[in-house]
Amino acid sequence: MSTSATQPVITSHTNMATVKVGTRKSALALKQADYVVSELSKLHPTVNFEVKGMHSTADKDKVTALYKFGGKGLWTNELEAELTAGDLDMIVHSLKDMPTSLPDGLVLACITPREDPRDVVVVKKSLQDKYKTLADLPAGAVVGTSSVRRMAQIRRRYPHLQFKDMRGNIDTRLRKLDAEDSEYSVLILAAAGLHRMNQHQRISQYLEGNTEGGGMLYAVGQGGLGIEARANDQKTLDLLKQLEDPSAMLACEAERSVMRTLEGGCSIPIGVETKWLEDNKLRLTATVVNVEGTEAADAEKIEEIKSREEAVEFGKRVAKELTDSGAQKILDVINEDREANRDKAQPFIPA
Ligand SMILES: NCc1[nH]cc(CCC(=O)O)c1CC(=O)O
Repeated sequence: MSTSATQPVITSHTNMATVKVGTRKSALALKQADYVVSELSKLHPTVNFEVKGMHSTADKDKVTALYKFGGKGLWTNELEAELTAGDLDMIVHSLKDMPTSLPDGLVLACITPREDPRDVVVVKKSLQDKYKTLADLPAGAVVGTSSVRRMAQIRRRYPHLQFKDMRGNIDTRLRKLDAEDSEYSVLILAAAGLHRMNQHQRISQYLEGNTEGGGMLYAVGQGGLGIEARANDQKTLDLLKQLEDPSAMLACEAERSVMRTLEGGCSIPIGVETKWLEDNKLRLTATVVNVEGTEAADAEKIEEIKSREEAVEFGKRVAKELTDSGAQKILDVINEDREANRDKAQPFIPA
């Protein structure tokens, strides 16, 4: 076909080479990247996007307990090296797996609309008629989770339950739960992952701040997607700008600020819950619990939040309230344990 005068005007993005989108190689990560690419393609129909899945440190080592890696960059290091080198143009992350401080030259360019941020209970298939909620479980029932945040918060409210590490992708975890000889009664997972993987029907209880017993708060950024790009790559930053969800961004920036201020990685037991009230007021509830579930610090604040800067300052004030009510002591103990285990990659055996 020959070119004619009636062809659309070529915009600057039309000249862009293929935009390379990196992500982890799990089914969930690839699904999330596909979602981002399909939304970006609607906004920028002439741009060509290509998804590249990569295995992360945590994907390769499924033995070492997550919290013993020290948290920082666990899911993101190798992808970030490629982004910095220009082999990728953006990375789609589960926001909760993104460290709160990024390497020099990289930025959190966009937070997309957030999925349900809550944790949920999934009951082993053969026990579904017997148990629906955590309160239904008998003493000694085994809860599968490898998240110290989930374990600590549940221990605090349900001290009669037992915990056992559970790693792997969502499908693997569900398979291990349901296996005839499995010792698990339930799993705790993020609603977001199950929703995205079309496994809604497995959810038997949503956990939140006012769940019976209270205080079941989610991970910072849970349910959100964070897109990382190079700070000096204005073209990509412009592409991403239209995809941002301002209310999700402000809530998540406030949550991330609490975590950053407490200097915790993604694997320390900070739970949060954010809710938008009337008149741009954001309520942020946060908790830090020790691994045994015997000590906790709680905080809650409501403030009017209209900008990223205000969200960050708000998060710092909530962190201060946590520290004032005993969070630092709890975090110090966890950090000492991590220090002591720095060179020992050992399986996680819950106390
Ligand atoms: N830690 C692993 C992880 N990272 C992101 C999700 C999915 C939930 C989300 O997008 O926040 C999960 C699984 C889970 O916690 O159940």
